Amino acid sequence: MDLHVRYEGDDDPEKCTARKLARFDMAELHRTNRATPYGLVLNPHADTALSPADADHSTLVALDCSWETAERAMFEMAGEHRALPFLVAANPVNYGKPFQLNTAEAFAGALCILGEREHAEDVLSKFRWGHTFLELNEEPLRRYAACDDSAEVVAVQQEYLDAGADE
Ligand SMILES: C[S@@+](CC[C@H](N)C(=O)[O-])C[C@H]1O[C@@H](n2cnc3c(N)ncnc32)[C@H](O)[C@@H]1O
Repeated sequence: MDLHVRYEGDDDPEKCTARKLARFDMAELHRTNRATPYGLVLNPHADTALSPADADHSTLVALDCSWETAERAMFEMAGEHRALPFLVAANPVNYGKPFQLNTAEAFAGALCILGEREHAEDVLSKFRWGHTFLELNEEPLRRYAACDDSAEVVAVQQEYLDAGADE
């Protein structure tokens, strides 16, 4: 799976995970929507959850911008837009927050769901908190990756949301 980033550049460049992945030639940055290739777009506002049924794509796209500007209207890239199901951030900025992953975590979570676990581990190996992301999300990632389609992923996700509501 090729990793591409629509790079907005409005977040702290020192902490930007997309820039780091690009430095290691693990992702390509694009400054405009036109330049961004068509593919599976990781969009937290999308109506459809990512599932193993999307594994026929070869291009994964994230939008790297700050969470302050990551509104629905920002995700204008052409492609098949997918939301990641319930997963918890492990990075120091948003540790423990569900759904609000940084770009490297979003790529890694997506790759696991799409059956590319080794590629996910490679991505996370560049970050000192990377292994924690897999530890925190081990069970949901395994269960999502075993689903057939988006509806099944949403049903599994609901179990985690219900468990959280009971706490
Ligand atoms: C808002 S940016 C923040 C990036 C941060 N500045 C960094 O250095 O990684 C994170 C991107 O990861 C993807 N992403 C994060 N959480 C997601 C989710 N729950 N569903 C789909 N995509 C998600 C989206 O492409 C989103 O725009």
